[in-house]
Amino acid sequence: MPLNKEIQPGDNDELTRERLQATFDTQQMAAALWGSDLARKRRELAKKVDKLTVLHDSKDMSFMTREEKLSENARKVVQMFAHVADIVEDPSDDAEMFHLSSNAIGHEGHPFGVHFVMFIPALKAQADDEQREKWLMPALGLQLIGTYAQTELGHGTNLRALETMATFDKATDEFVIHTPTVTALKWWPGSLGKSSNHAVVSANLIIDGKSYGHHNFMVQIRDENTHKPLKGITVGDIGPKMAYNASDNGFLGFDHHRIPRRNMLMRHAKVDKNGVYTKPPHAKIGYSAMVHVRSVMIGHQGMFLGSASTIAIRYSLVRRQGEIKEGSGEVKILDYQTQQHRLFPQLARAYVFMFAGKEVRELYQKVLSDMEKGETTLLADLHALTSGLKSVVTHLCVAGMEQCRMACGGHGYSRASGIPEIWGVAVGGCTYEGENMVMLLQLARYLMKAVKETKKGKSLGRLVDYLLLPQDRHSLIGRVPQGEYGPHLAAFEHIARRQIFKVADELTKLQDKGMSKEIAWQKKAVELQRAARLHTRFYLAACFHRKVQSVVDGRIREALADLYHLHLNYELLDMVNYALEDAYLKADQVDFIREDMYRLLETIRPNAISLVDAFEFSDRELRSVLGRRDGHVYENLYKWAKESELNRADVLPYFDKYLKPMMLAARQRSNI
Ligand SMILES: CCCCC/C=C\C/C=C\C/C=C\C/C=C\C/C=C\CCC(=O)SCCNC(=O)CCNC(=O)[C@H](O)C(C)(C)COP(=O)(O)OP(=O)(O)OC[C@H]1O[C@@H](n2cnc3c(N)ncnc32)[C@H](O)[C@@H]1OP(=O)(O)O
Ligand SMILES: Cc1cc2nc3c(=O)[nH]c(=O)nc-3n(C[C@H](O)[C@H](O)[C@H](O)COP(=O)(O)OP(=O)(O)OC[C@H]3O[C@@H](n4cnc5c(N)ncnc54)[C@H](O)[C@@H]3O)c2cc1C
Repeated sequence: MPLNKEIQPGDNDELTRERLQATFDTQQMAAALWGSDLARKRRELAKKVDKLTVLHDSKDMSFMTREEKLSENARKVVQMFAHVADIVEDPSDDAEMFHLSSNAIGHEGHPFGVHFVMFIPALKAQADDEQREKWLMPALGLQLIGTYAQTELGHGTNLRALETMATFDKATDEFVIHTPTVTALKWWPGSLGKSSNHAVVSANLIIDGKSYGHHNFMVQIRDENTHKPLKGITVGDIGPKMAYNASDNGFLGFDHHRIPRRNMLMRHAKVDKNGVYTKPPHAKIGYSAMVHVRSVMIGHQGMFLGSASTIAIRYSLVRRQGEIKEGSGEVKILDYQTQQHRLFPQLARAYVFMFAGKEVRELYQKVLSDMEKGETTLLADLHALTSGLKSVVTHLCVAGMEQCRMACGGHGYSRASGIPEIWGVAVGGCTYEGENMVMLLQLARYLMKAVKETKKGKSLGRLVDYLLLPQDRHSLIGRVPQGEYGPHLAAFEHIARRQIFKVADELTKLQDKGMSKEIAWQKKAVELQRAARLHTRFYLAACFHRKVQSVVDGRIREALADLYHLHLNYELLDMVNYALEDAYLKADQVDFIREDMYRLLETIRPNAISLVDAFEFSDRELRSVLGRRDGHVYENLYKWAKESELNRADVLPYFDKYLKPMMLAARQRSNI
């Protein structure tokens, strides 16, 4: 019985031979990646989507206009909900729904994108019981379409500078929502432009002339039947973007638009009919929808990188180019060491990002249930962790996907590869839900507070316990038997701790010289974001370690350990300058790490296809000609190209309109 369950009759023989080399069972590896229950659900839902032709793309999205894309995905999302009970086991399970949507719709967006990822989470966390009854139930029942309208044309990061106003009118028991300037226009919210009829809107709460900062309000923006904007509301699409063009990200303005007082989300902060304001238990509790998205992004980004790795690795086993030994025939491009070095570390990252995504979701669920009881102690830890992971993971994902694209040569540049679209969606993640640099600085704030606690002999939280441990002066890498690579992990810890304390000391020195805290922070901001990155990379490596240790099946653990060890070597080399600065690592140890990394590339090579097959992306979900499971790439590339709208006629009108007259005139001139 082959251990790679992807083998099927009619497959490209090259890939079958590769798959027969697997040292582990791919379905068991899929269970380690997704969790066994979700892996099974993904497999089953993919089969059902395959059979339901109403959920299939009517043509490749690459050949569609934006309006066609919006219409196509609106059609598919409606069909998806119509059949949801037959396809998934639990429609209230976000993870299962995400995978259904990934198979049936893809990642270019659809009218319910922000509805499920932010609008509903905002209502769940911030609406009181009566408000949940009024909006959450209809939202879950698809009676309305919502978005999350926070960012403005003038401000996205600095939420304290948002200009939209919600002024309380005691006489009518209403809020007056108003956009005072062009920069106050809401700008960017997903599905706002043409699809949504409701929005959770962030606006400054003003009572009796006093501002209480921005709060969230439920605003109906379009008529439920005609879909026309309501009086006092201007709304539209912001235009085409790098990618994600089946989403109508929009703008929104209010001209003294009135809403009932009870449309402010009042689970935590409240305003009564006399205009008396009650503070929330935590100042940032209203930011919970953002924390939610940051927490789901980690695993999703891992999945995007997993998709790109699958495409590039499968293609690298079909593509032959050049000879290693003269006269012995062209080799598969994955047999080049450079190709392995380009791709396997990306594969390892995809794995660890998915593991980290699972851990962070568990912490989010805990914080959410604590918040339900008014308990907010872990919110700061969660904010710090999600801020760092969101930034590091999105950044490494897009860098990794770019390697995957280049590893596919010219065909990687074609949209047929599928990589440009996933890359375009993933790179948006560096910006949305908190610009990466800004979020790293949020984590840095937490780390600097942690240093202060450490100096008192205390720990700020579990994530920074390691700051209490003493620094070793020299690494043991290559000096003791490798075992479970303990000295490698210790090096991540050492590098992070050293940078965190170094920048904390530098800040103190600047302040001791009389510099204000804020200016000192600016002088050290680049070093601070480095500290945040290093802390997060240590967290990721430690997370990989926890995962490998938790696996019971010996073959799975061994294959995962190879990836983990590769990850440790590759990432350490990527940040080796930090370990050389204080001579923690010596030159011979760096060589040792390199040689071990090259050894691991060779060890991983026979399992490469099975490691990507274990993601179990269906061809429908992958939407890639290069990454096809059966490996029949060339004939399908040709078929795909023939679908191009430019091939609808042998001669297109622009030839007769522009080129032909120009050439005729040129010929005539040369005949004169
Ligand atoms: C059909 C079915 C499908 C089902 C689908 C299921 C899933 C799908 C999932 C995903 C889909 C995939 C792709 C999605 C595609 C598109 C994207 C979707 C959504 C994107 C939406 C957005 O972008 S919404 C807008 C997001 N905006 C931001 O993130 C703004 C960033 N800015 C901020 O967060 C803040 O302004 C700030 C944190 C930078 C600063 O805030 P400020 O209030 O000024 O606070 P400070 O003074 O700096 O700090 C004070 C203090 O507060 C702490 N703090 C800050 N934030 C938080 C927080 N969130 N929680 C806890 N604590 C916080 C901060 O650390 C300080 O603490 P100390 O004083 O102790 O240091
Ligand atoms: C695809 C996509 C979907 C989106 N969806 C939504 C949505 O559904 N709802 C919504 O409300 N918004 C949405 N947004 C908006 C998004 O959340 C913001 O664009 C994002 O938070 C960044 O804010 P900004 O655009 O104001 O960037 P800016 O803050 O202007 O950033 C520009 C540069 O300034 C730097 N910078 C800014 N502040 C600081 C600082 N304090 N310290 C150091 N550097 C700083 C940044 O690092 C960056 O380099 C979406 C954006 C995108 C791209």
